[in-house]
Amino acid sequence: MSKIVEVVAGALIGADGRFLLGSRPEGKPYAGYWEFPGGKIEPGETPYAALARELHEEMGITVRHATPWMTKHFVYEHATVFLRFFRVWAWDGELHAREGQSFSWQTPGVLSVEPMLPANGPVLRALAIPDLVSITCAYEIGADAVLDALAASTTARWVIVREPQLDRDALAAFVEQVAARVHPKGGKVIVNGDPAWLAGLPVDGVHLTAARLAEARERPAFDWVGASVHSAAELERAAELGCDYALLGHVKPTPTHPDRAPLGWNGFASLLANGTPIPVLALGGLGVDDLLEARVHGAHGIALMRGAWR
Ligand SMILES: Nc1nc2c([nH]c(=O)n2[C@H]2C[C@H](O)[C@@H](COP(=O)(O)OP(=O)(O)OP(=O)(O)O)O2)c(=O)[nH]1
Ligand SMILES: [Mg+2]
Repeated sequence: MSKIVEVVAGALIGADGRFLLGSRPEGKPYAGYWEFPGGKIEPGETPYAALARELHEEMGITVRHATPWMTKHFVYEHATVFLRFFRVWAWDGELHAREGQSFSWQTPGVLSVEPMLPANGPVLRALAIPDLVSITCAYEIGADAVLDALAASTTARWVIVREPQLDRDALAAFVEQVAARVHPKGGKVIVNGDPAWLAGLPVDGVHLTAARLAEARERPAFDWVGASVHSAAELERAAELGCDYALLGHVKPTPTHPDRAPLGWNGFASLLANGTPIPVLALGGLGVDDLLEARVHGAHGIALMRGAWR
């Protein structure tokens, strides 16, 4: 087996939510392809230090806040690489193309430049997933509380419908009502349920419970597929199946799982210690205020259940 080249790369996230790509300079493999600025980790360097050094060398900026995000193992003709992607939230200095590269700010979900380095597909897809996702709990607070909150909301929300108490017809009716409030604002509706029940409904995706994930032989045919995971092995399975994201929890105590001990942030981060090829959202007993802490521990974002409707 050839040596694995360890690489770091950073997605700068602008205040407007756009992210930065750079073009690869002449003389390097895949010259002219678009990439996230970054490069090889030097011996003895931590990934974070390598990121800060590369972004300073290539673009003249000083990284102030960056958080670990996703990883990707990829075999190129020129090298086998292990990529660690970060999101860079704050930096000092203006962008300078110190290697003669071009820069382009891009809107998540609508790429306007090409070609992209082939390893980067999952990262581009992840950028389209918001860092706050809402999970319904009409069974606890009532359908009206959920539907009224969605009607009042002005943002494009991603909503996971999770109503295990509903039979097929009642679930279908509730999904229609959720979609009528979410879709006009550009949000997405993902249903935690039997994929076979969702045919013909206005849904953007399906969310698999850990049990359905274990049984699934192939990726269900929806635009977006997610899964709930509780271990590194389940996370690996979700990635293998081709899931777009995973929810990992529960991080803090939650009435949903009174019987099981929470992971805590350190437990959460330790399950991501070997990296994750799909974005992971933290779940369980969390509120909006937990987002920064979640990112520092490797989360793409957080999934809110009760916290989404307060
Ligand atoms: N920087 C970066 N590299 C990526 C991305 N995606 C991807 O597959 N790669 C691969 C391409 C290369 O094989 C490797 C990065 O190596 P590089 O040649 O850019 O490394 P470097 O900046 O340290 O350059 P050099 O000093 O060795 O010339 O990782 C990405 O988004 N950003
Ligand atoms: Mg580079």
